[in-house]
Amino acid sequence: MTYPGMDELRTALTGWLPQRGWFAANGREMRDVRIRRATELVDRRPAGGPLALLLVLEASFTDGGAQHYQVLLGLRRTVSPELRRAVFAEVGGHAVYDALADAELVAVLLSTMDSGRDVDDLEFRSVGGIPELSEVHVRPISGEQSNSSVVIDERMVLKVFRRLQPGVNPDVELHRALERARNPHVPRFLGAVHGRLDGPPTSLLTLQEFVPGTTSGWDAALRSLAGHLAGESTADVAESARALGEAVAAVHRDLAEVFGTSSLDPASITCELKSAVELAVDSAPVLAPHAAALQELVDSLAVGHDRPLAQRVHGDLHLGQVLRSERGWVVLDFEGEPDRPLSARVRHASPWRDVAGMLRSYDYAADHTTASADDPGTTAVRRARAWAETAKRAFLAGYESTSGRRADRAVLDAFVLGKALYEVAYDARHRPSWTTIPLSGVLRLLEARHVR
Ligand SMILES: Nc1ncnc2c1ncn2[C@@H]1O[C@H](COP(=O)(O)OP(=O)(O)O)[C@@H](O)[C@H]1O
Ligand SMILES: O=P(O)(O)O[C@H]1O[C@H](CO)[C@@H](O[C@H]2O[C@H](CO)[C@@H](O)[C@H](O)[C@H]2O)[C@H](O)[C@H]1O
Repeated sequence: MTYPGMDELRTALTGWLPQRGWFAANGREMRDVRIRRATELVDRRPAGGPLALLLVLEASFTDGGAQHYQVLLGLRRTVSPELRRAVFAEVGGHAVYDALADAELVAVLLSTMDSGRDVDDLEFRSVGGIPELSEVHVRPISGEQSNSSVVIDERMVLKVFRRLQPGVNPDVELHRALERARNPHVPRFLGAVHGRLDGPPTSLLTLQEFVPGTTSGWDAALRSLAGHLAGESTADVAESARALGEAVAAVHRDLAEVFGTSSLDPASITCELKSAVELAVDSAPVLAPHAAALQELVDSLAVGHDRPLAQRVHGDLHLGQVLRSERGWVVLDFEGEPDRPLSARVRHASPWRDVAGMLRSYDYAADHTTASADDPGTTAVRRARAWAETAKRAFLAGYESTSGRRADRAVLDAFVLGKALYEVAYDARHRPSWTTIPLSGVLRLLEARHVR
């Protein structure tokens, strides 16, 4: 390797890593950071030109566990004032920064993908060729994402998977399959990069079409809610939620066709719910007085003897994962719930899990909008609840009509409760001030049980 100061670099990364928004070990005490692999990506650089390094870091924790993270670095002797903002260390006479900030290095990644070359054991591949660009312009996609994405020339999105688990990421696997099926509800899939981590090919980067002029389902929901609280009708959300239900059903149809279907052991749903109760109660002690009632609720939801249908699903469907565009709804990010192990995320699951994710998301949006209202009897809260009920009904109707499947109420209720419990644990870990939002959802489900 021609870059200097690996030890110095490791030290700099040890301080930098835990401050990243995508670092998924908040609250755990880090023991050490090791560089597990380092690949130089620019092979014929002019003297003094930039270097790009793809690193896999292993963060180990005092509790004995470890996690792997991908870091793409740029190194330059001199940096432009713009790039200077991204610099977080000076090592061996080089400024070190996140390579995604450097358009020249992003262009190198694209051309390597386009060439279909291997660099060491990294496989750079594209599907159908990458659009030619005269000048690469890169802007980051901001937000609280688990990975890092940049928009390239308003035409493509390059995503760097941050936390790595050995294996092909379902975001790549499912997106590629939906592309082959010509599904209209996903952005065009343009390519991916895989490397080896403890054996199997492991997804590192993915490239897709940038869908222009979109509004996220979450932003659209908040806007619609604001309008409804100000007195507008719920006709807009009914129409758009129905179309979203139809789109999700079309995605499920193609996934079932490509990956096949199987059936679920109904006991596994109950078992998963019981663990979700425990995890939620551990994460949010305010739930402790309700633990017994929640376990009772789980038992009462005990799903019948039929073996529910299972197939590959999105796995973490919510309003933040869908975009409203000129060509209708587009579904993103097939990675599944980021905190679950990859082995669990690639298993067949009930399609009603995705449906439940979206039903919860309409409730989540309504509760978010009225989070500061203490009294559930206020007009705002009542209107927000009515909005959520309209949206959920329309979404379910759209899903059922396109899929030709009818919801089994017990199965659906079980997944809705499971998702709300998951959200309590997720928010407690990642954004504690939001935990009250899913908590009110869980408490409402408990209350509904009592009045039935
Ligand atoms: N192909 C795309 N076209 C337009 N916007 C996109 C596209 N892909 C991602 N985005 C935007 O980036 C955000 C994050 O993308 P996502 O795939 O959900 O990342 P993460 O895995 O980090 O959660 C999305 O919510 C959306 O606003
Ligand atoms: O988008 P990610 O894959 O990172 O999903 C995780 O984070 C989401 C929050 O960003 C979280 O979603 C929850 O909050 C959303 C509003 O911010 C809401 O639309 C969802 O319904 C709610 O579940 C998601 O659960 C988590 O896995």
